[in-house]
Amino acid sequence: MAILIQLTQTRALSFFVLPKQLLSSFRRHRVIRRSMASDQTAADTIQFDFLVIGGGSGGLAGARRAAELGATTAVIESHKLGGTCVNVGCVPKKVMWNAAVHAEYLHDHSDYGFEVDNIRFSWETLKAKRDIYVSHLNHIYRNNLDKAKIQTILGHARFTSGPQPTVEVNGKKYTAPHILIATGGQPTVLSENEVPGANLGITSDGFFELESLPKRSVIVGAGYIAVEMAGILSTLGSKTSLIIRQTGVLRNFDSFVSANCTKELQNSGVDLWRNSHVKSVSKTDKGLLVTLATKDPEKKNEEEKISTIEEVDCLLWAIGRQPNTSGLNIGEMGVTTDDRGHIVVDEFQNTSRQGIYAVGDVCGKALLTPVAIAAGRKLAHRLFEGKKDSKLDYSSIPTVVFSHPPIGTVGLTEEEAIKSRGKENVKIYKTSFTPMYHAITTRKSLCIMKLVCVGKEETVVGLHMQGLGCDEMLQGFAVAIKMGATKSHFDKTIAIHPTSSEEFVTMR
Ligand SMILES: Cc1cc2nc3c(=O)[nH]c(=O)nc-3n(C[C@H](O)[C@H](O)[C@H](O)COP(=O)(O)OP(=O)(O)OC[C@H]3O[C@@H](n4cnc5c(N)ncnc54)[C@H](O)[C@@H]3O)c2cc1C
Ligand SMILES: NC(=O)c1ccc[n+]([C@@H]2O[C@H](COP(=O)([O-])OP(=O)(O)OC[C@H]3O[C@@H](n4cnc5c(N)ncnc54)[C@H](OP(=O)(O)O)[C@@H]3O)[C@@H](O)[C@H]2O)c1
Ligand SMILES: N[C@@H](CCC(=O)N[C@@H](CS)C(=O)NCC(=O)O)C(=O)O
Repeated sequence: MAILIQLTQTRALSFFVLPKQLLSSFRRHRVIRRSMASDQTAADTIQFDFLVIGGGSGGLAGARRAAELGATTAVIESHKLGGTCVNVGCVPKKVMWNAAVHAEYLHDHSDYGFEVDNIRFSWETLKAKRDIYVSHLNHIYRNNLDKAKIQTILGHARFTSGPQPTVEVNGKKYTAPHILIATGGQPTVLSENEVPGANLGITSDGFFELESLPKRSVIVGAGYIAVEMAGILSTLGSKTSLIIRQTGVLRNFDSFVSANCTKELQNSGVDLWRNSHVKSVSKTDKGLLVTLATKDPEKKNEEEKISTIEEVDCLLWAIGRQPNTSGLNIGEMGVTTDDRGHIVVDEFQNTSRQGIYAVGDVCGKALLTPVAIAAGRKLAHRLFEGKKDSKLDYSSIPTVVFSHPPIGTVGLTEEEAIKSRGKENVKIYKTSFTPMYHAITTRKSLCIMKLVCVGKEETVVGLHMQGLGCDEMLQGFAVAIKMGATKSHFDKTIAIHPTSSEEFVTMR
């Protein structure tokens, strides 16, 4: 006999069959869970096996896996289930990026023989449909918790003082032998002292509230969010300026990618201000007036050049994120944080206080949804399945920047490989070409690819690319790299023609 469990996921409904031997343990756990979750201790503190603070990617994934393994579990969420990714991150961003890709391809329609006169774009329609999709996901996540018999507690969690770690939400107290902090982060904002008028700007959270396409946008920052949002706004038709402190964007990426992405932003019409920072922002009757200072650090004796950008209707700060730790009262619990407020954890996600763990953005390492999810699940297996070695391997994490065209990268950059292995042990293969998609289009974009190999075997330790389709190309290569693929494995693989990815297996 077998039971069919239905898991509602965001992209598809997936089914799996639970074998007979697991079925009895599954039923037993459900019964224990119901009785324990309703238990109140003498001190009126509600007791669980696992208490999760934060219903975002890491918290939800950890809670669901723990519940599957039989733990009585509760998730505390102060805002919206799904966290950053679902509400103000990956999901609505990808919808906007998809829209921008449509806009890009419109330029190529006539080259491919399509008449495309009188095409109109409605930001309002796009936003309305995107918001409906996001609320649908909020409901799915709530249903998933209910189905897994995980208690959802809505409200802001705060640790109370006392010997036993206890969390207070709306005047009620909750405790567990295992408490997970997965409270994520929020956009960094500058103070009025740092930049007068800074609060006239918005952050990525505000981007998702925009009711219409800004005519004139200014974005400050040089990381993932600045690059993605500059690309989306510019491609959809907003005149966009990007203000960066140094000479290129994505400086932590391989220099090949960083340089190419900086060039592609300019090619696609983004007005790039290098070596610049915002001095002040003020309101005029025509919008915002952004005052900038520019100074080339190489020219030490030159004065700062002051410029202004006028009639700005969207100033967006994308200068990093900070952890949501300040309201938790974790200092009193003996949970150590670093100088930026991130929770310090060991490789098993243990904090400095026994029984309290942390995963995801709040730890400040690899701020990506799949990382938070994987860390939450690994922890659940360690705590509730007795897998004492269960921990996340943070090496070779693949990541995509949804720029135009997209970037895919995994493993060591050339610079990191040389630093750690020595120049003589590093071999680089690289290529750049115009993808065949552009064979008959007036608009062009480049595809660049690099393999970073080390040692006599030429083990591939890094793979970096930017070009059409690179977003969907990366995952498979990341598997190969995790398996220890060498350049000769790449060479032995027959190419798929005509694609861009075939260039990775024919590089010389
Ligand atoms: C604009 C943008 C685009 C992004 N795009 C991508 C992408 O394409 N791919 C990718 O992999 N990653 C992307 N990310 C990063 C990704 O969203 C995060 O890495 C991920 O959401 C982190 O998950 P988390 O569980 O650590 O935190 P979160 O998802 O932020 O969840 C934390 C939750 O805790 C709640 N909370 C906080 N404090 C408390 C409290 N005291 N009590 C109760 N609840 C509390 C919050 O309300 C929130 O719901 C993007 C991020 C942004 C901002
Ligand atoms: N596609 C994805 O997976 C995706 C998408 C979005 C976000 N995310 C995640 O979310 C994280 C946060 O994104 P983010 O773009 O906010 O941060 P980020 O990637 O860390 O980049 C922020 C950049 O802004 C610049 N900066 C910092 N302070 C500044 C200041 N005061 N003035 C001007 N520029 C300043 C810095 O670049 P310089 O030092 O070069 O000036 C810094 O690297 C990312 O690191 C990523 O992990 C992922
Ligand atoms: N494919 C993913 C699930 C999809 C996903 O990443 N969903 C995001 C939000 S759209 C998330 O935060 N999921 C938390 C969860 O699935 O528990 C997985 O099973 O690991």
